[in-house]
Amino acid sequence: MLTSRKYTEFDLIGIPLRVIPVQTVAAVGYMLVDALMPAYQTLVMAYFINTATHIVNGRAEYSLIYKPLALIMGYVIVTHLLPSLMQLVELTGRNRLNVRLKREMVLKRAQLEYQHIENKETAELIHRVCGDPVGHFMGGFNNIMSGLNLLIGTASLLVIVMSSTFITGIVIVLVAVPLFYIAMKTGKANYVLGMDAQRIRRRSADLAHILTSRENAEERTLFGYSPALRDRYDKLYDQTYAVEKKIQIRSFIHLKSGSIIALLIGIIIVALLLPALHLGELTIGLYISLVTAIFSLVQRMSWQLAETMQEHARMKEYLKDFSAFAGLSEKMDAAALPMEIDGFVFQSLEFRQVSFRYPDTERYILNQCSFTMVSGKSYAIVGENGAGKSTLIKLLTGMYDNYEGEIYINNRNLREYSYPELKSIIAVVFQNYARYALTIQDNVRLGDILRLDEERIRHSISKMNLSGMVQGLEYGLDTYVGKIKENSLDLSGGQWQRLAVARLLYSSSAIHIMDEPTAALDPIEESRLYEMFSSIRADRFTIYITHRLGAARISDEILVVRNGRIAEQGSHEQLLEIPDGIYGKMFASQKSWYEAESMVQHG
Ligand SMILES: Nc1ncnc2c1ncn2[C@@H]1O[C@H](COP(=O)(O)OP(=O)(O)OP(=O)(O)O)[C@@H](O)[C@H]1O
Repeated sequence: MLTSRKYTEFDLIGIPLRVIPVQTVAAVGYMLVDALMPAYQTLVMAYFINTATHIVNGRAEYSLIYKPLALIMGYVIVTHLLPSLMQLVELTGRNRLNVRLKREMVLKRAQLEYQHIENKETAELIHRVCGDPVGHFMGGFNNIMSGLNLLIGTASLLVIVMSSTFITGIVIVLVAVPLFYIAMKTGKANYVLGMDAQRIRRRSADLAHILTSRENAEERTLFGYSPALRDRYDKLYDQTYAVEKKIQIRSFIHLKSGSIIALLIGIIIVALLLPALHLGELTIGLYISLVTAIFSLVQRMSWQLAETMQEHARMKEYLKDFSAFAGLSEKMDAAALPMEIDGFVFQSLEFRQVSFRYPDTERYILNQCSFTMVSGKSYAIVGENGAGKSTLIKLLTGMYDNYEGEIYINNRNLREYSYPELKSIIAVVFQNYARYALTIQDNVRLGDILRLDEERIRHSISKMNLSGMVQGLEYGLDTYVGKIKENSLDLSGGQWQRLAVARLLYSSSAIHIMDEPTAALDPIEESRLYEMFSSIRADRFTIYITHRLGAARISDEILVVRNGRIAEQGSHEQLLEIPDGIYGKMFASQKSWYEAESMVQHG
């Protein structure tokens, strides 16, 4: 259903028709019946009034009133029963459409190229489009239906007027055209203002989140920033209020002026129809019911047209966004499971003259970057903030492939590896590793989704020194972690990090990468982690990205990233020997920091 193409208003009907055909046909049928109701009511009322007049004048039998009465009853039943019935039908349809649209959109999101997730504009686009797709599609569909309803309702009344007095029909059309134009303009203008209000509202919602969320509670108390932010929040709130007030005043003026125009049109029509009544072209019954129907129709037009046009403008914007979302480039097999590869043994990894800049940016983050890593050794990549360390990993894991130069794993070009292959070869704990609000077991298990091995899960947990914590829990490994569930366990930063590393241990990938794996760990836990990784070095190739040079020190080789390339490479001792070397300086500054710290501690 979700293909890369331009989506138009036709899709607002086409997509529901395909996904929920019964409900869609029922809604169209109901719209037609409802649209013809004013004309039906007019004719039936005319019939009733004329019959009643004849009876009163003694020109007809009493029994003749039953037929028009029955027809009026029919009208009342239909107009009262059908809407409630349709609400039920819409509800079932909405649920099915929701499930289908969400499923398609989740799939699309999973297949997107990684750059769209990181890019601010596309990330916002995704957020806008995926927020409430069914609300937009159903809203758009209903809006088309109510527009058509108004159009058919008006046309059918005009047919009745014109069949008696043609000229009056023409005059009504002429008067309705400018009214339609004004409504269209007001609708669009309101939409633009509404967008402004929405932008401001989003900013104030972000601030409200900072001011109220659980995760910011500690810093909020410590830094005491609430009053300052509250001022900003209040200002934004005032701005939103001002824009919304403007919209309301505008709508009010429009509504009132629309009602006055409607009243004038009504009076004109009454006047225009009088000669026809006088000449006998119109019966008194038809005259009265026509005037009533036209009054209510013009009245309805005066507010509904503007609303319909406003919704239409909103829908067009959404469809533009939706088309852009559907057209976002996908990565082949992005959503595929890791491939089962038997017997892959890591031998070497090589970056050869790799240059890279992020899409739509000018600056090269990696610039002719070359290095080689071989099995049997452990490596640390160090460098200042923003040097490009994490970027190296993004290229290696296939998240970006628009780089220049070549990358080889086991002397095979990275571009020849399929994405599922790479997923199975490389496992990463990212700097901003995920904190899954799932059970402890599931948090670990996600590291190797192809296999469920409880014994290995327990082993990984114990390697990360989490067994003690698990044993003390009522539900053990099945305990939920995070803040979402009422009885779930809220972990500390270090415990979360250890859980993320346990996930990595559980994975059976041959290459393990840890981006700042110890940032949240205490020194004892940190050195224990490195010891543990040294002991499993034989069957796993491990790369650490770290700022803690104490940790880099225990790696066999250290690569120092600067200006987009490897500025120094060698063992800790070799790098310290480089006169005026970058690593040497970094280590010296950290060493003195450690020394200062230990002096303070020892008094
Ligand atoms: N998606 C992106 N789009 C544009 N620029 C980006 C993107 N991601 C990162 N950058 C930029 O690339 C540069 C390198 O970032 P990277 O995360 O690789 O650095 P790092 O060495 O890992 O830094 P740190 O030690 O702070 O984690 C930074 O200047 C960053 O602003």
